This record gives sequence, structure tokens and C-alpha cells, in this order.
Amino acid sequence: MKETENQNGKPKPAVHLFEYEDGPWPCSVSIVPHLHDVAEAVADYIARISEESIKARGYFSIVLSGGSLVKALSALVKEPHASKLNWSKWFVFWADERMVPISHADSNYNDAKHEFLSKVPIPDDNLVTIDDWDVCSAAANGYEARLKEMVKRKILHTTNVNHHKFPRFDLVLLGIGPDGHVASLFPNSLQLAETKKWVVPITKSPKPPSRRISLSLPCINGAAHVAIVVVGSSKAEVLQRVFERPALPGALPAQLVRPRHGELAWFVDKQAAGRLSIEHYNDPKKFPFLDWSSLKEAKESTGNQI
Ligand SMILES: O=C1O[C@H](COP(=O)(O)O)[C@@H](O)[C@H](O)[C@H]1O
Repeated sequence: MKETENQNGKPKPAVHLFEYEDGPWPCSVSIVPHLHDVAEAVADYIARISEESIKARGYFSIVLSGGSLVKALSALVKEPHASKLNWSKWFVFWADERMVPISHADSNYNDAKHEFLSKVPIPDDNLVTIDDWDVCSAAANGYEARLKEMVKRKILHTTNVNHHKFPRFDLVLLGIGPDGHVASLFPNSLQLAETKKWVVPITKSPKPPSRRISLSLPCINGAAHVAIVVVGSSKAEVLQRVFERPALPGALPAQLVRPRHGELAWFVDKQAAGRLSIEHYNDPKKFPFLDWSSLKEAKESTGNQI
């Protein structure tokens, strides 16, 4: 077994902590070579949280995003996870949805259905879809009402974020757009300032389709775990900006994902990590939490490509 491999001979992810320049922000970052390694790391992570949540509360609440994220769920539908996971206890929610019929190619639900949900036995009643797609504000209110129903049924618990009550999802899975958006929270948009609503309407999204709804930032930050999955060279520039530029209010929504009472984990492939300046992290004043050796190991395990 090579030092850079785990017991199954798979590449060992580098897990370390770093902080943004405006204050400490611990999180773990796993950098692995390819999309399929990311999918395996994400599947292991989801399986662990699913098991812990079901043991503790009887259910597992998972929030999915659209776009490239669903491809990272491919290892979950295969062994060893497919037959081991307690799918009947899963409740599935959406981080954001586009205002199109659920059978439309642009629908995040439709994409997740094809790539993932149709391949696993989660009961249809446990999929909290957004059916009312005609008027954005009505859809946002409708989705928020469904989340509150889930709280009443004790499938979701709640937590306080900046003195307001929000759901405490077991796990929120996010992708990141090349402009730094997460869910449908776009750079410098008014929606980023939301402090009370759980779900916000977006009527002029810079990325088509223009009408969408999204979990608000505090709603995402109320989660027990948030994972951000970043794959491919088209994300290398934005990842470098998110990790290495000072957090400016609203310029990069991904920098605002900070689950105060939860854990933040990044899963990154080597192409997306391609522009990270490793040396940047070796400054103990800026990154006192950083385990430099593990980052060096990641560099070696990816053939010194990062
Ligand atoms: O429009 C959206 O974009 C983001 C990022 O998508 P990606 O394909 O660039 O990974 C996605 O996370 C979000 O759910 C989606 O609606």
C-alpha cells in the first residue's frame, strides 16, 4: 500500500483546515484526482451522515442541488452503499429549483430523478418537490410551508441562526457556479441579505432560466453538515478566488456558506484544484489551523499537479 493510498488502494484525500482572511473558518478540504474519486468520497461521507442521523433521530434529511452536483452521487447507487443504506428513512429536499415544470430538462428535480432518485428505493412521498412553478413568490412560500410541515412532523428539527429559527437539515449538498454562486444565490444579489425567510424567490437570475427559488443563506447555514462539491477545470478560477481572496460582502456567495453550528466539507478534484497556490497556505499567520503536511501529501498524490 502506498502512503498516498488508503486500505482499499484508493487515493487518500487531504483533509485539513483553513481560514478566510476575515476570521477563522474551519472546514475540511478533500482533494482527489478524478470525478469518480470525488463521487466515492462523497458517497462515503453521505453514508456516514445518513447512518448517524437515522440512529439519532430516525430520519435522514438531505438537500440536493442541481447542475454538476448530481454526477457526484453516482457512487451512492452502487455497492457497497446501494444495499446498505436505509433509503426508506431518507427525506430529500432541494437547495434550489428552476421555475419550470418538473418534467422539463432545466428542472433540478428532473435531473436528480434521472441520475440518482430513479435508481434508489426512496419512497416518492419522501421527495419534497416544488410542484407550484407558476409564480416565483408563491412557489417560495409553498416550499417554505412544506418545510414547516416537516418540522411539525418532526422529520426536520430547527435551530437558531442569528436569532431566527431555521431548519436543521442533516446534510446540504451544494455545487458552485463559475461566478461563485451556490444554490440560486448569485453574487451581489438582494437575496443574500435575507435574514428571516427560509426560501427566497429569484425573478432575474443572471444564469438561465431566470425564474428560480432558493434556500436562503441562513437556511443553508442552519444545517448540521454542508458539503460543497467542485469538479472540473472550469471551476479552478472560482475556487482559487473563494479560497484565496478576502471575503467581500456578497461578491462570492460560496464564501458565505458557514454553518455556525455545523461542519463544512469541500470535495474537490485535481482539475478544480489546479490554480490553488499551495504555498499560500503555508503562512501560519493567515492559516494557523492548516496541516501543511497533508496538503503536501495531496499534491504528491495528484502527481504534483496542484
Ligand atoms: O444553476 C445552478 O447552478 C449551480 C452550479 O451548477 P454547476 O453545473 O456549475 O455545478 C447549482 O449548484 C445549482 O443547484 C443550479 O440551480
